[in-house]
Amino acid sequence: MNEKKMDIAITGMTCAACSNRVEKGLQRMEGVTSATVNFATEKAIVSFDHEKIDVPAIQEKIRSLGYDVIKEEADFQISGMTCAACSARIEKGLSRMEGVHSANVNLALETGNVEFDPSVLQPKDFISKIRALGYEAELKGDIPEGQEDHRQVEIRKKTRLFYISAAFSLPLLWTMFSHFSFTSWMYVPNFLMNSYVQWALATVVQFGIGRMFYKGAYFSLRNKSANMDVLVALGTSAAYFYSVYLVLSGSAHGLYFETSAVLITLILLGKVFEARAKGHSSDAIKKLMGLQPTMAVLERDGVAVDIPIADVEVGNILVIRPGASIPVDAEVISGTSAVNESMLTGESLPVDKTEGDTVFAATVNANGSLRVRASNVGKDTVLSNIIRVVEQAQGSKAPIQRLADRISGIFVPIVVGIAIVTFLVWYFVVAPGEFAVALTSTIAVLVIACPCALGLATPTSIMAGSGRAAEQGILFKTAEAMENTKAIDTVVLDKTGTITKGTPEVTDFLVVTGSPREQLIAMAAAAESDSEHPVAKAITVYGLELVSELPVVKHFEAIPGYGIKSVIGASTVFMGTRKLLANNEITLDATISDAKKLEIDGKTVMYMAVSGSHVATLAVADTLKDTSKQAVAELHALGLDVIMLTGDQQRTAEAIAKDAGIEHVVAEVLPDKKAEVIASLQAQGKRVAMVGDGINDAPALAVADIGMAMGTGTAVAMEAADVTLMHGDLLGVADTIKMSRVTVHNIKQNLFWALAYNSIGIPIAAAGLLAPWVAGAAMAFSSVSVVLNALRLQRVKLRD
Ligand SMILES: Nc1ncnc2c1ncn2[C@@H]1O[C@H](COP(=O)(O)OP(=O)(O)OP(=O)(O)O)[C@@H](O)[C@H]1O
Ligand SMILES: [Cu+]
Ligand SMILES: [Mg+2]
Repeated sequence: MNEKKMDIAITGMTCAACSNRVEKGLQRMEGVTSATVNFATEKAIVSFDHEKIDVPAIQEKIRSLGYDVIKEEADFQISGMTCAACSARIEKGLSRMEGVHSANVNLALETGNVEFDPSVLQPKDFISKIRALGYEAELKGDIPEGQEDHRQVEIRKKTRLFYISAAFSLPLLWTMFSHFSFTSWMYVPNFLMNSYVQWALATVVQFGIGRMFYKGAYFSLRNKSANMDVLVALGTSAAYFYSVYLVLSGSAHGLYFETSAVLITLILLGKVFEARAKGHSSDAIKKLMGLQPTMAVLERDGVAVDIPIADVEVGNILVIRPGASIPVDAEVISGTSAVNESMLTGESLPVDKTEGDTVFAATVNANGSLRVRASNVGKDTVLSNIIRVVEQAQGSKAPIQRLADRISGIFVPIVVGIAIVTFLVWYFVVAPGEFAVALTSTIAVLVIACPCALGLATPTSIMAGSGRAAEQGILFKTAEAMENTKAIDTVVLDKTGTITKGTPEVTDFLVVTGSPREQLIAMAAAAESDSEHPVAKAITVYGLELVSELPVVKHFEAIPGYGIKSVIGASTVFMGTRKLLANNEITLDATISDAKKLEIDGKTVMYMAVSGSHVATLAVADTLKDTSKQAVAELHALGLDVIMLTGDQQRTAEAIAKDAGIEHVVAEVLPDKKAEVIASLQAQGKRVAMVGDGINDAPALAVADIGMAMGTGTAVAMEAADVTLMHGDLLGVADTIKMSRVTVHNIKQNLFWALAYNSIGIPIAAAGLLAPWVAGAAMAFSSVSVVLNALRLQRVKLRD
């Protein structure tokens, strides 16, 4: 297949209707296999057959619909980077190109992402640029499946190089025994002591294996920057060429061939360990990807046939056998069973499924058998979305990383300066004329000062942490969200659907004496049948229990924050708050307007008016989610302020808040004012997390420092949020904050050790107390220890 995937950023969309239009328009184009347009991110993700259609045609289509394409994104896989100086350099090189909006290079993931103006540039321009900088790059979408594991190839290559390097270095290491008095009794074959043999062995390592360091150093210097390759090349070359000089001038003693060879070998060993450990930091994603079964059972003409999952189409009827993994997102059409959804939500209790329920790809069916109709396949499944979000988060940059990048960018030139000073001080002051002594200290300084651990510190923690969070049903959209969640001090919770289940039931339906109660209930149910609001559903369900057929609604209008207006037959029906009636100049009937008692019980009270007179008062009750109370207590225990934010009446809200253990309530807030409440809290200096599930929460989620959406809620809320809680329960809020705290703590540990290692190591090396090979081992160890520390995040347990 010649399918290509492309992200296209679009401007000018003002609402979800716009994005729908663009989506439809793109989907109808010949050659486009799928298109999704996201209003919140202002992005279209388009898959297309690039033999049938090209990118300019797609852009032209978007423009013809009245919107503008500003920039495109391209993702690269980059290999050959050794430290943060490399990634910083590529980033700089790319962002200086004309037409580039932004460039991001991730050292740990070995990926690059560029936002650019497609009228000026093409993805292949970036590849040539990256190659010119001395690295290898591939456009991500172009990598054939199965080859994705470039990392494994890289590890194998490095391991092989290490073995070769070790084979040539070990004989040289052996000769070291003759240097020290306490090991001089050991046998060392005579020919190994021959300086020409040593020279030969060292040459293989220096130029055969060490070529990669020279190459890296060359490209780095040519681009007027310096990375770890420069340090390694300088250090090992100094030892090597000094020894060559000694041999040529006839000396067979005091050679330093083993120093250069052993250094290169040790650095390689460090790289092997580092590459392996780094490979593990994306384990969580790999695990998720591996969960989807490869085959599905399709029901065709009443016969069950096995087909590859790629052939499943939306609308196909599939059979899910007991114990099987579910292949795609689907709606149950018959059968009942329990399904384990822990891989998506982190919740370990199986969820019961019957007709009408949705099941998700990669979840596991328990005992029953289900017949389902495929609703989302391929890249559209919830699983694919989770993977995409986690990958995006892992590829983004935490603010704290910019600091580390800046430090490592200026590190190398400074270190070279320190090394020169070290040499001069030793050679002219401490041990005048002792070239060898001065040289060893200088080499040790060059090697120990390598900032490779510093560059790995942040991204490896972010990768391991966000992967672990995803396993527990917490999806961070960006590394920035992961870092910033930690600083939250106030949590604002939406009421309906967030603290409560969001599935209210009608408890009271009081009518004016003498009016036909049943008929009014039927009217109310009909009037609400077009509304998406949870209370509307409750009223419709309540009505349908009583009568089988509802009157026809001629006209329907939702009045957000107040209620609805419907036209049934010749009458206009208003249903909603006391204010709604007041706004329409309808006076309340005194016999049924005393709502106080109902509200104190935590019930939501609504008023119904038909043809201008108040005829009924009804109440619905929603119950707390089972975990809400405990969750609020946990948030308090974490030292956070908890506030309930709702459009409901003050008294009702207070009653529910009391049940949940929340002391602050902001009630009767119109949907479009929720964001203002958040902003005013921020103006008081609070760092606010908003938790919500509804469309009306989306602006507040976007304004909040951290927006958290319930995975059970609306897609709009999830798009606006920084974090999605897949499980849809409030315990996830405390978990998210804890996860952020441990991750940031882990990053700080890493940065501390990386910096401490350099700043303690340099003076020790300058003082001549560190043999160069020990410095090499220490450097390798520092990178590996940083990665291993980050991997500890994969075992973080947030609750028992
Ligand atoms: N479809 C409807 N039918 C009747 N009343 C409605 C309807 N929609 C809203 N209302 C009334 O307007 C009030 C405010 O609604 P809004 O959607 O702003 O908040 P909410 O759902 O009560 O609470 P939350 O903000 O916690 O989600 C509701 O409490 C209800 O009394
Ligand atoms: Cu290094
Ligand atoms: Mg709500």
